[in-house]
Amino acid sequence: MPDRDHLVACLPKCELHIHIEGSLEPEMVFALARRNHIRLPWDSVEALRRAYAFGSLQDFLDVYYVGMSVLVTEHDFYDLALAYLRRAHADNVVHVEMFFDPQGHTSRGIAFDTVVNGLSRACTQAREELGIRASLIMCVLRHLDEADAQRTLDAALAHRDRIVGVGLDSSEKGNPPEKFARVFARARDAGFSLFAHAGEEGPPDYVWQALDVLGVARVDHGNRALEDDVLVARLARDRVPLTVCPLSNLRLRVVDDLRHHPLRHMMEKGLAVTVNSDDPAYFGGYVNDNFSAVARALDLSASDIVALARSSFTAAMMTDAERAAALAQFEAAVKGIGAR
Ligand code: HPA
Ligand SMILES: [Zn+2]
Repeated sequence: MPDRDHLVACLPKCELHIHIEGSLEPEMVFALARRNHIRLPWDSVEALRRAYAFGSLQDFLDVYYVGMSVLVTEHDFYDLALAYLRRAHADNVVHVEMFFDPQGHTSRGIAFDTVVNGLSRACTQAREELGIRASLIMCVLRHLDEADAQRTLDAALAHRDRIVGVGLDSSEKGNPPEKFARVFARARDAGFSLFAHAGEEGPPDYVWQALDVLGVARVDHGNRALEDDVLVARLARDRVPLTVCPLSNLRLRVVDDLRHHPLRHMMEKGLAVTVNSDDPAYFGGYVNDNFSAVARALDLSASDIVALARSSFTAAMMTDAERAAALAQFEAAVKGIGAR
């Protein structure tokens, strides 16, 4: 088989679980802090990197929300998204569904429009310059209350043409999906695609709620679904994609060692698994790094790696015609590499 990392690099792929604020590299944190005259609690890039020793999701989120406070102007959001899209393009990513956290910005007095204008301008430019397709998914911060989420959805409705979906992220434990049942019902009525983080730290019941109360099209992470055989059977039967993020799981101690990562079990149980980076600037790698690290740790074969990349196209929000064209290009690339 061709060298694993080479195969990973050559395969076209979609990235379906990336928080754009989580692509904010430490150097950019400091550059934007200077540009916007913002004081940071760290005195150097190295000190900030040292803060990236997380014991849990909450440890990470505490740093993540401070990091994103340097994003102020439309230009900042544009620079952030364009830098990520260029980096993703270098990893042979051809389609991105990009999460953003508007409440992390509106709570600091930044207008919703500023965020969306900057991000969507970068998406348009990347499409024109690089051919990479990117769309925006607004996430609701689950540690905040329902009223705040409803106001955020109101703001999103004014940008219905530039936001394709609504997701759910932030502190999972104690914030079950059902807390946002009415928000997601309204989002569904407005025509948004729906997603939720579930089963990263939270119990299988949260994955059930994401499916049956919120009605999501994909589950983000979903690791703990494996604790419930009936749930696994349901996810497999309905081909509900899981957007798995190996390096995130390692850095947030969802797994203690990548060799114990459940990805292989997920595949063996017939789950529709995809590989993603989550917050690449914080977790030590972009999407290809995630593929390579988990493939090495679990000794995945070339055909496993190809299947995972193929699955990103099946799980993506595309029209049937777009998916057929993207999959045809994917299979041609596979043939060209000589892998199956
Ligand atoms: O991995 C995550 N989980 C929950 N919320 C998040 N917000 C950014 N990344 C994450
Ligand atoms: Zn995430």
